[in-house]
Amino acid sequence: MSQLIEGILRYLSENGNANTLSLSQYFNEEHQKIVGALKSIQAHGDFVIADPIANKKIELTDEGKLIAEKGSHEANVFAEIPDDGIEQSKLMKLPNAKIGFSKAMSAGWIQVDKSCVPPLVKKKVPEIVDTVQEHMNQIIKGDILNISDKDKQEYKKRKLIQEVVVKSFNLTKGPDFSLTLTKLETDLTSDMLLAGSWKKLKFKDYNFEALGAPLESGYLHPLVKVRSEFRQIFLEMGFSEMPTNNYVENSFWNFDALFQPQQHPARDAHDTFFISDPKVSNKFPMDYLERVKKVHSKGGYGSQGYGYDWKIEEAQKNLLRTHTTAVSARMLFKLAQQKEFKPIKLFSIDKVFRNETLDATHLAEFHQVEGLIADYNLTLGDLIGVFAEFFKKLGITQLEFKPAYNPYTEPSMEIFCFHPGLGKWIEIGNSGVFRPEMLLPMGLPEDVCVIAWGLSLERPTMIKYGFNNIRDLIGPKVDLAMIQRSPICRLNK
Ligand SMILES: N[C@@H](Cc1ccccc1)C(=O)O
Repeated sequence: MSQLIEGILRYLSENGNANTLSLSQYFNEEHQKIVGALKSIQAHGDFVIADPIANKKIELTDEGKLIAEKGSHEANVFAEIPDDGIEQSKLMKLPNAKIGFSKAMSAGWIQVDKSCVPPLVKKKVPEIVDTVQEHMNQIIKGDILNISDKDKQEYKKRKLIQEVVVKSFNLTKGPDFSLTLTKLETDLTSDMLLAGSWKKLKFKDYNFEALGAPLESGYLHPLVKVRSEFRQIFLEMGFSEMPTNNYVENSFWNFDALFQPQQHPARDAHDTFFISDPKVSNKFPMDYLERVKKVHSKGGYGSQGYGYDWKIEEAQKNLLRTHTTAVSARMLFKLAQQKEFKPIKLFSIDKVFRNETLDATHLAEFHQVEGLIADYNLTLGDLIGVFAEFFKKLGITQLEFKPAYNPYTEPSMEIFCFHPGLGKWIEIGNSGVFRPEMLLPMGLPEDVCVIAWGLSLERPTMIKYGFNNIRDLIGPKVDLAMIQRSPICRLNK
């Protein structure tokens, strides 16, 4: 670069003026490099005056370049014809024969002899001059003075040439002109200030166009991003959000209200985290609690119940909620206490806790996405219909269901979706119609049905962001840079 800079300055000093395009030919360097050197010179002060000018230039297209090298299509057609002629169909096998044939015909180079069967294409003149090829080669050299405007028009029409605008600079000496550039200072030091040398030194200009260092800012975790996607879908579908701000729940709302018998293995410390302090809850709606006790132990509402000795002590035990269905139970009970039943659609997305064996896909805490619709006479068909709409909004259109079992739903279905990226069916959730043994003790009208479903938030997030190990997504081993790298939007496969 510094050689080029000196060269340009020397050229200017000897010739008084220059144009960057001719300098590019003179130094046999790309024009872009000459312009780069000019910018460096300008950064050092008013060494040169550069006036920008725009020149139109003719350039060959790829087809034009091919002709420059191999000859025009019409010349190639001509060259292919033997003295005693050739069948037209054979001639037409040449590349670009169609255009070549018609141009050679109109140039009067060839003719079709129809007296032969089949007719033959024959030469009409002994030899030709391939002016098109000559012109193409002249254009490459920039020597276009003897190409007529009519020919240029024709080449443009044939898409052999194109006009481009080339920006260049006319250079003349500036007020600070000299043959060498002084080094510009970039820092003002205390030494310069003390010695006063700063007065004589030249400082580099600020570059206000320079991109600054990227700003430090917060980044959203992938789980948060997928959560807001789910939330948006629920809101679009007219659902309201349930208050889920209680990680600590008691067994009554987490299990008993959901008709989950007290001996159920999920209620074991192997599966559930129980709280030691405070160990128990004491405030319950007692008449409802009595009805729950009755439906478990003796039955009712058309059910036989489980026929065991239901104990309040078991229901009082505090725990970290194992599902947000505990919140759904609280909300449905509240709904049943209103004077008049009104259909409702509710959702929540929040943390739940299970005493799981930790592995690549399981953690002891995860997020549950829960939805429910309470209305008159809902059926399994409604549930499937809601899923179709809900998952379509997530870009999932292939769904399948498998009968399942939950103590609180009947019928129950596991939800599977086909994942085209992974090429297989994967389980994404669990669902069902809440049992009368759960809803009627709450006091909901008999003909009200509640359809509900639950998904994990982590699973779809891992699929969308391509994580195989849940510990890379959440928990103490997470690489913080992963959060910065995670795109704001993804293209779903
Ligand atoms: N609570 C269930 C999900 C679910 C919610 C509502 C109805 C049916 C199932 C679970 O934890 O897997």
